[in-house]
Amino acid sequence: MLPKINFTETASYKYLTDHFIEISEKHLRGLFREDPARYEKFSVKFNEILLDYSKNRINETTMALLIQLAKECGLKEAIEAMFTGEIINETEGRAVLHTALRNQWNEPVKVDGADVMPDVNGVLRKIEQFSHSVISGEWKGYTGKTITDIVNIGIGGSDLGPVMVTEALKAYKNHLNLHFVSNVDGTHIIETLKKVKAESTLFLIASKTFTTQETMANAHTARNWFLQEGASDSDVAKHFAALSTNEKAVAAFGIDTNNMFGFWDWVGGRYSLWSAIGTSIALGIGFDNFKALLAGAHAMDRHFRETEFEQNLPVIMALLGIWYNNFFEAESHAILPYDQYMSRFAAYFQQGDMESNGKYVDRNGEKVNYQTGPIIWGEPGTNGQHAFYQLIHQGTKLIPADFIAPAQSHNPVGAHHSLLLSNFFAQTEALMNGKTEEEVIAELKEAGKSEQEIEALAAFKVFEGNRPTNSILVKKITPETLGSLIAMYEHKIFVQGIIWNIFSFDQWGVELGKQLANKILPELQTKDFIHSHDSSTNGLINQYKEWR
Ligand SMILES: O=P(O)(O)OC[C@H]1O[C@H](O)[C@H](O)[C@@H](O)[C@@H]1O
Repeated sequence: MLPKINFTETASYKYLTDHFIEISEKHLRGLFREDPARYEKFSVKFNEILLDYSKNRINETTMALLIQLAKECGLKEAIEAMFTGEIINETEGRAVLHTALRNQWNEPVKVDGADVMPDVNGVLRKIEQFSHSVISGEWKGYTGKTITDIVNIGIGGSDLGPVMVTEALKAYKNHLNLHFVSNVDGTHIIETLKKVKAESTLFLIASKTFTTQETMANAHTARNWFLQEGASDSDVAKHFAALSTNEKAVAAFGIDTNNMFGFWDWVGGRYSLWSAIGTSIALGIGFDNFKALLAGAHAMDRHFRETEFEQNLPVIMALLGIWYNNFFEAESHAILPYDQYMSRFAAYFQQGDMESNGKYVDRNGEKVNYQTGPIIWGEPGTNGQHAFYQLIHQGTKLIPADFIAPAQSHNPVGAHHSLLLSNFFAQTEALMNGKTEEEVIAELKEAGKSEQEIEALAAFKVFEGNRPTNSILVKKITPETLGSLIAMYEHKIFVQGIIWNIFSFDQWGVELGKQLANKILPELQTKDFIHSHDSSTNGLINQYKEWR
């Protein structure tokens, strides 16, 4: 059982409330001036990942109090409860063990007294054999051709992880073309099918439950297309595999259960890329690289479980998030990778974070009286700079941001990487320091502007600064480093959920929309105008019926 403490009633929270008043009046520029050792104090290295959090609105007291808060909320015990397979997802009665999927040391992990590692390793071996066989060309399609294209059909956690990882590790890609179909909008599957040939395509139907409406609709359309292209029912086994926990539904769909890669109810959808859901990753970049991704995540798991909070990357990031969310009242958090391959990283953690911590009921079943999960968003730099950074620099909202960049590029062409990284360093410096009125006036004078022009322009050109950022500099985006980075964010989410006293591993909030869509679907299949809803929903449905 997890502790059920209201963190706003702890002693450290009260100290933090007073301390906040003191810190909120300080400028980062001043904090750096006062303490030249800030970087040494507020940066941590883990393998080839450096987290510099010195450009945050904190001092040593802030960190000490935040760590005290984590302790008062029972974080240490909660971490052990997760790693040792306790039923911490209480509303679904499940353990939370994505860490077992990458447990490369193989120490036993027990759920209800039984070690899950033999099953985990069994599925990994099956993925290894399958991916070798498809990549090497040993696996043949129904006309005897080798496989050239993989189409992963899944949504949410059965899509976003493999999409993000295969994009982030594109530099490791082999000859197989990967396609991902998620949206139930027919456009997604139709446009994908235009690019592939039935005889050389392998479909992976990725769904934990194997009941998700979007995925089932796309899977049926794919199978119908496959048969229309000239294949027969007996050929399906060579071209369809399932990644799921639901063997019965897989068999009912007509997929040979020999082609099923299983996982378990203790793997949350948004934490499942490490499981059989990662089969498309193993196919696209090879099993050894998939294994290296797991090893990187495992290394971060050990760091998270074993390191003092003061030096613990996920804990530090989580506590800083709480500082802005609950004291500075920041509503969102930006993730800004300076790496084109990481273009889906923020989208991935939109699900990871917002589906986990977007909750207003605490672990006691009471409505919370404080803010929980932030809005996560972001795009790769430098694109973001030319789009929304204006608001981060001069808007009225405080937007804490994580800047992520690799020191080494996979594509070191000309001066590109220096150009990219100069922006990475410049932006966090600019956000921190800003530009004072005196600096603006001096600049305008130097540019030869008149007193009048200076008077008219100066106010618009001032940057307040004092905008907090984390800089995450990694040596290179390798499978290991990416695995560690993803696990770092996963554990950050966990820590925040513990402190906010919410259940981070259920997602009841996605059910209502699904239920109503199921009710509306039959209403769309008749010609009659409907009156069963409110006037807005009726009006929209009836207009749709008129126009379709
Ligand atoms: O893998 P599936 O069972 O098809 O589920 C796919 C997705 O469905 C829902 O939207 C859940 O909220 C997600 O967490 C899940 O990843």
